[in-house]
Amino acid sequence: MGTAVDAANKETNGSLLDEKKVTVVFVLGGPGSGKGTQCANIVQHFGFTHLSAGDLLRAEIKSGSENGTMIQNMINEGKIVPSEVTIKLLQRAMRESGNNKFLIDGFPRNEENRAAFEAVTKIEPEFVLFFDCSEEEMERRLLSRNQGREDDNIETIRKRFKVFLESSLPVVEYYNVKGKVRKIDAAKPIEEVFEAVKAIFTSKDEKGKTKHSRVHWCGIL
Ligand SMILES: Nc1ncnc2c1ncn2[C@@H]1O[C@H](COP(=O)(O)OP(=O)(O)OP(=O)(O)O)[C@@H](O)[C@H]1O
Ligand SMILES: Nc1ccn([C@@H]2O[C@H](COP(=O)(O)O)[C@@H](O)[C@H]2O)c(=O)n1
Ligand SMILES: [Mg+2]
Repeated sequence: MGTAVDAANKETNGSLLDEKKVTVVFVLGGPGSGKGTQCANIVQHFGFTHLSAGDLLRAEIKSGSENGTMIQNMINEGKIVPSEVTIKLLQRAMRESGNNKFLIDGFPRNEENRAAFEAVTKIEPEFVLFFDCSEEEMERRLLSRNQGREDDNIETIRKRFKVFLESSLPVVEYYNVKGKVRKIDAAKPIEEVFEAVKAIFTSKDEKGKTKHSRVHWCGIL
């Protein structure tokens, strides 16, 4: 008899993910570092499906879900929503996409996210794209983003930065130790950042799976 994790894994992978090799790239970086902007470019050039955990959570609020109020409160405080909720949304989006190549943006955001995703899906990321940018630049970008996000106010932005430093950077370091982090200087103009991103997605090393060494950090610190 299977465990609850086996059952959840079966649900995640369903027919699509059982049959095909699934490629996952985690896209991490501080709030406003440009993850969503660059993911849109990667989708155009490399045929990935972009799944932003934050976008999925915001859509869940809009859908009138029973978790909506809890998610809204967490986002307004810059806190991390329990993994179970976010992973279910990611699982569903992966299944429904019909694709087998995913950019998972803004996830895993803490150790709980990371361990739960691995336990449930058994998926290891090919690599982690890490957008490195100073807090000053990220703050400037968020305050002029103008997309109507309730968490783009200075009070919540400061809370999001704190959570990023305390909970998300340790996850990046976890993958760094495994040689999986590809760090990008995200403070440059959008086009230049994308040139660096393209170089990673087209590199022979990536295709041939040459082992990468650890990167040395880090503009944010
Ligand atoms: N390299 C860049 N230079 C200047 N502005 C940028 C750059 N990349 C993104 N931006 C702008 O900064 C803002 C934040 O970018 P984006 O939404 O892609 O960040 P994000 O990392 O997804 O943020 P969040 O974590 O809050 O979702 C947007 O207004 C975007 O147009
Ligand atoms: N794994 C995640 C990702 C996001 N959140 C919550 O959503 C907020 C916005 O995320 P963005 O990536 O769109 O900036 C974030 O501050 C968290 O409150 C989450 O809980 N778990
Ligand atoms: Mg984003």
